[in-house]
Amino acid sequence: MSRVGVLLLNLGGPDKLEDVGPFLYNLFSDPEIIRLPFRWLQKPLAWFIASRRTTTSQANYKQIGGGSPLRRITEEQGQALKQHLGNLGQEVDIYVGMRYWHPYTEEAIAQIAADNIEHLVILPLYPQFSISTSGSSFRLLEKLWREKPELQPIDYTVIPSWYKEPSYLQAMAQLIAQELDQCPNPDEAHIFFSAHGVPKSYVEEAGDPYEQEIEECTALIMQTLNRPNLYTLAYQSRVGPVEWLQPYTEDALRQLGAEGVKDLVVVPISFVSEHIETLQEIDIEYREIAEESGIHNFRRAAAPNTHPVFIKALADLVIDALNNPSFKLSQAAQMKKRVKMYPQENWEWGMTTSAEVWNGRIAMLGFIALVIEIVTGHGLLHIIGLLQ
Ligand SMILES: C=CC1=C(C)c2cc3[nH]c(cc4nc(cc5[nH]c(cc1n2)c(C)c5CCC(=O)O)C(CCC(=O)O)=C4C)c(C)c3C=C
Ligand SMILES: [Fe+2]
Ligand SMILES: [Fe+2]
Repeated sequence: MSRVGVLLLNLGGPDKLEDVGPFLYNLFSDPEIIRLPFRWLQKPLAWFIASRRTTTSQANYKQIGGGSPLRRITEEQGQALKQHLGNLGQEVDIYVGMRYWHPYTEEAIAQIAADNIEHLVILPLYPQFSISTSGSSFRLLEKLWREKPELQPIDYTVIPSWYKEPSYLQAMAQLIAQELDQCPNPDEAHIFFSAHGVPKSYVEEAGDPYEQEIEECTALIMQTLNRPNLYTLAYQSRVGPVEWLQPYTEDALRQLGAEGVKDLVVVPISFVSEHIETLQEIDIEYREIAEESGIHNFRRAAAPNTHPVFIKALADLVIDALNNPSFKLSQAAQMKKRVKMYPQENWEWGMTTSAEVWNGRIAMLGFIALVIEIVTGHGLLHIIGLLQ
């Protein structure tokens, strides 16, 4: 029998407080996260932003027990998936490949090659595609495939995004219903989908399908839930001074509070595991904003984690991928015609809004600001909020 592997992709998170700085450095070094017209500026700027953000970020990780639970939960999801597939008669080896922390994607790939895996399903643990998440991991895998001859014999297939998967929608609907049913008038509670944000330019200029997939996913979950509740979609976790997808979660919460909403069920929609942005940002920061705005009953639907219906969704995706013609990394990375991944010959966007000339100007400004801040400890980037 041929050896089948499933590679679960995720972002990764610091296991302990000392890891926060190097984890942030890895994240900000990724051109799919911060786009600059000069590659030589990437690493110094990554180091600079990471070192300025480390203290704030560490304080947040401290509030959730001193590290990210992402690795543990992803490994548990892998174990549950292996067992579910085994019960269906499909033996698989599971590998976890994180983008910015251990176990790194490179480590997972080395193990896959060493284990002589013949068929591989590449499954990002992001239901919706974004250049900054699945796209970045696919880009890295594409590079590894180009560089490593030992990977050539592996017959792989990629699942680019899977937010329409019926069992995923069922799992989300069940998790939401559980919270609604704890409210005094379940049909009157407001459902608040909080998606992870991305800079608006990713969508408008680079053609990231993320916003459209999030909107469609929200509508499908509401359809599956089949309840009369009103709902809102907003975007959380903005970093830096440029415009991100709107409305921002904090503004939408204040607006709902002003409109008299008292019972709210928040649904994290871009994540399938608990992590800092659910446990700290939603449960602590956004709860505080909501309560200040008059929303007294603030509840949150749990992330799917190892919910059995969610694990069934992952298993269904793997079985389908093994049965259907393979989808290659190059196709996944350039799924939509307009999607621009970095590096590209004529890419036009970055932390700015449009043409290359503006990228050049802003980068130059950024560089000057960087030098000023290194020398003085104060400066433009700090003032405009890029560095916290
Ligand atoms: C600066 C730009 C960022 C973009 C764009 C972005 C997109 C994005 N991220 C996730 C999911 C996760 N992000 C996580 C951590 C994290 N992300 C950013 C920045 C961007 N993310 C930072 C700076 C951090 C570190 C935490 C912090 O300091 O705020 C994580 C890991 C969380 C953990 O448990 O450690 C996840 C997961 C999505 C889904 C997304 C776009 C769709
Ligand atoms: Fe993020
Ligand atoms: Fe974030």
